[in-house]
Amino acid sequence: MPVTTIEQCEALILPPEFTEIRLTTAQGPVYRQVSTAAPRDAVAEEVPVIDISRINDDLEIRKELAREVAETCSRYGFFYIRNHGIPEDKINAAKEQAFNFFRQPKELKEKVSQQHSKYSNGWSSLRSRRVSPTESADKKEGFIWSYDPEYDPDTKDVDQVPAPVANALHAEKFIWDGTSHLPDFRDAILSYWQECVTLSRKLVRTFALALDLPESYFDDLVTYPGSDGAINFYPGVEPGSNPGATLDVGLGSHTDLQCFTLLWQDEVGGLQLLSQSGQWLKVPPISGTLVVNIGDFLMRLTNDRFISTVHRVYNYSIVDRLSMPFFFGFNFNENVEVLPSCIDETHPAKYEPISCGAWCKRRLAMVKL
Ligand SMILES: O=C(O)CCC(=O)C(=O)O
Ligand SMILES: [Fe+2]
Repeated sequence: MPVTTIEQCEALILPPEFTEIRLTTAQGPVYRQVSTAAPRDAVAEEVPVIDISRINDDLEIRKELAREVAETCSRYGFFYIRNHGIPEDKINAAKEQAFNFFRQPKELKEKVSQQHSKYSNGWSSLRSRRVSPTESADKKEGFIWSYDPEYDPDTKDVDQVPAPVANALHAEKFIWDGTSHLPDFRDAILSYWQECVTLSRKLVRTFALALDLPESYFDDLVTYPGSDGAINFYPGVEPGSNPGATLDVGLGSHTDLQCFTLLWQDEVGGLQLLSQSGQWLKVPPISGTLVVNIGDFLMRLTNDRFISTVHRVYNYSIVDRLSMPFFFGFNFNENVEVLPSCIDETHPAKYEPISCGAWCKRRLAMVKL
């Protein structure tokens, strides 16, 4: 066919505009072709805003909400939730304390370094981690903590935690002891975290409906749920510098591990998701919302019906960026098989049963390879 348009000429003379990235997954490395074009904004059909005030409404209305969730989860598994019920003042208090923590001298943060942890709880310093092996080290500081029944908003007698549950817990106290010089840090951070646990226990019921299961289907699996909280600090670029091709990634391309993530992000922006065709789409902050995205464990349980989408963060701004993700999963000790509503004669289960704890362990072991 003769070349007649500028686009066709360019297609012949320009180098391919795709590059390959390697992702770490629990199943081993996965390779994806990604566009080198500048990311564009995601449109509402791709990452919708869903009003979840209906979560407390009648069953028929809850089912309608679940249908909207199901639809978006089989596309990108990324959506915003509005009217999520977490009070603004709790978010602001946690945000303020997070900044207080990160803006301390290094020596103080080192007291709670991840290097003292058995399970990656605590502080990770700038560029100490590289989530994506084919991208730069992460230009990010983080602080992460695990589910602890002592702080469960659904009060628990910590002496009565069943042994199989207790053996699978990853909570460590040194991160709170080592931050006790910041008087309001622990309370503000955990109070936000408790809101996330409560909201997730409600949302998991919407997910059950969305998967054509009884609403209470997952209730017994979230009594001591995987509930890792984190705060992420992405320093801004130097004023006057050219944030060009050499800009370090804030958090390299990855998928989340557990069932779903609730992400609060400040107004700076920088989150991007990878579309099926390999384009980066910006997921900009929308005031009053949280971002929800599906993780690998839920994708597996749904026989790949709900999608765990690759995402990354770049902070192109001169302003520091803060985000607070919360990673929700099932009780770490509980073996879970592919959901009955996601299999039939022509679509048998693709995966063996596994517990959320074993799944996370498998993935973390891959990082060290
Ligand atoms: O900071 C963000 O916006 C995203 C964080 C994230 O993807 C993660 O911590 O897994
Ligand atoms: Fe993530």
